[in-house]
Amino acid sequence: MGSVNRTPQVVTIAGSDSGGGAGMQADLKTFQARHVFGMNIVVALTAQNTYGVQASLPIPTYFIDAQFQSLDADFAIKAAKTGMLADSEHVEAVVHNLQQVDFGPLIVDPVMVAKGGATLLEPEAVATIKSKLLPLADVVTPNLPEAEIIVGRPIKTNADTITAAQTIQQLGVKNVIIKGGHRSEDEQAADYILLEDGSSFWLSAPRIATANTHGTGDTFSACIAAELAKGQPLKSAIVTAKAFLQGAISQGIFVGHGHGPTNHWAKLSDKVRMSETR
Ligand SMILES: Nc1ncnc2c1ncn2[C@@H]1O[C@H](COP(=O)(O)OP(=O)(O)O)[C@@H](O)[C@H]1O
Ligand SMILES: Cc1ncc(COP(=O)(O)OP(=O)(O)O)c(N)n1
Repeated sequence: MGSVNRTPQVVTIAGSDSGGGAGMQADLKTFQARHVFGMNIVVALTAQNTYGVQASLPIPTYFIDAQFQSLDADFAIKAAKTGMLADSEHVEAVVHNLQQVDFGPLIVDPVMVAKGGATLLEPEAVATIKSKLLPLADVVTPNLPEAEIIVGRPIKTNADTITAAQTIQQLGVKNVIIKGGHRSEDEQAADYILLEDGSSFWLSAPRIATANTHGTGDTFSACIAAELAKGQPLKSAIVTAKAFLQGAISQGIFVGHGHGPTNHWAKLSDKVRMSETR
């Protein structure tokens, strides 16, 4: 059945957001919007809405194994991303399974704490992510607080961001993107990208004044995975992801009563700028 596997196929290995704005739901909506076939391996369930996370439940690890085996037995997966991984036991289970399969380039979004403050990764699991998951990853996409936890020091300036990206790359991950969404005092939402060949650049777009940023990190990393699965080079996949996200935030939809989600139907924004320095 030679024609069966021509559609780019991508998997998210992540937590479920019952509210549909973040987690694997944001990933799957992104995959659909970017015209790739999306699949999911559930690591944890959350009871969540735009107010925050009310409860979470990691699933038994034998069932993570079962999901990996089901997908590996049938699909030709061309890229994978991770999101909420809950705790060290679940990170270990995902690492073990990733070592058994070839799902293409791996994007690790090291999700730790939801914007509302709920823990999505037990602190003890950070060491497991650093030592076991990052060496398998092609790209890691920490936000600023996550990058600070990974490197173990504050990141206040652009110079701190650059040094932190270099420190993270030394953990064994090829390409590092430190997202600047949390630097709310900046007029631009600027992300720093350090590539495998040592080149680097900043990717900026005007910061949008909105409460609707639920799931931004998930959507960004999912879009990179989708574009890589379609065969785009990494640098252009990252630029497309930034343009997709800028569109998704700026052309907002309004559901729920708290921090709402972004709009995965939005058009790509033309407001993204690349520069060597800031
Ligand atoms: N208010 C905003 N306006 C424009 N871009 C934003 C805004 N908030 C976040 N971003 C962008 O969204 C992406 C995700 O970043 P961030 O929100 O920091 O991730 P996370 O959801 O993991 O905390 C980055 O490209 C960041 O620059
Ligand atoms: C199940 C689940 N996974 C990840 C997140 C985090 O989403 P993120 O885009 O990093 O930020 P917030 O949506 O929390 O603002 C989540 N909330 N739930």
